[in-house]
Amino acid sequence: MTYTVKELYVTLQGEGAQTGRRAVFLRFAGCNLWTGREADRHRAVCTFCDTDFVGTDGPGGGKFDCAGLVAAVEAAWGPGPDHRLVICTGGEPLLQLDRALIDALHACGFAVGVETNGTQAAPPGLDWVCVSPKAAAPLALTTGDELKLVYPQPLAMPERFEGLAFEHFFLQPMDGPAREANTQAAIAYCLDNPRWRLSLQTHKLTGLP
Ligand SMILES: C[S@@+](CC[C@H](N)C(=O)[O-])C[C@H]1O[C@@H](n2cnc3c(N)ncnc32)[C@H](O)[C@@H]1O
Ligand SMILES: Nc1nc2[nH]cc(C(=O)O)c2c(=O)[nH]1
Ligand code: SF4
Ligand SMILES: [Mg+2]
Repeated sequence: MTYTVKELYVTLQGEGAQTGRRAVFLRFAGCNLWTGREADRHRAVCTFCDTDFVGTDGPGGGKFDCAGLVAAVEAAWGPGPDHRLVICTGGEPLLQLDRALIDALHACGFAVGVETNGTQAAPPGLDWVCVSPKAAAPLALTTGDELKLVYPQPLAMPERFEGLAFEHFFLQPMDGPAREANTQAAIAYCLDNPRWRLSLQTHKLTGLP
């Protein structure tokens, strides 16, 4: 299997229940809900994406086989053996992440997390699953560690998801021209509905990648 990677770097997890934790971010290229081209955004299934996931031209990006990708993740993390964490994102990581890569990362001491739109089944062995449903896309993955809903999406309001089998439920204000209003709306929802917690994209506040 050849993995197509947009970028690969160390940062702190900016979102959700693991916010602040050191991690290698492994951003796979490509997504099933948008081509990534601005010209196609208006007709995409997911229209609010904040990420460039096209190609392999980011820092640490490229085409890798399994051993090469694990070596790149290890080199990015550095020598310390403890608390190793790699977060697979994209684009849509579950279009590429497979059991062989998860097993090989585990063998090097990494816990493996994923940020997914939930349209694909997850391979076995993941240590942390964050599902972020998109209004116009059928949800295939209805269990996991955290459900992180970008808010507001009029056709995907929180009530639709709170019965699912997740440990944590987060609202993340939709970034874009209405970010401030969306943040206030998410705060108001969490104040009224204590099942839900606020997830701010803290890397955008601090300038981390
Ligand atoms: C770029 S996506 C990649 C992973 C996967 N495709 C997904 O959608 O979950 C990473 C995270 O950023 C969130 N996200 C994307 N665009 C956003 C925006 N404009 N505002 C807030 N969160 C956003 C996604 O919902 C997801 O939780
Ligand atoms: N620091 C940081 N934390 C993140 N958490 C989820 C991200 C993503 O794009 O999937 C992300 C990201 O892009 N940067
Ligand atoms: S599903 Fe994720 S990567 Fe794909 S367009 Fe939406 S936010 Fe971006
Ligand atoms: Mg991001």
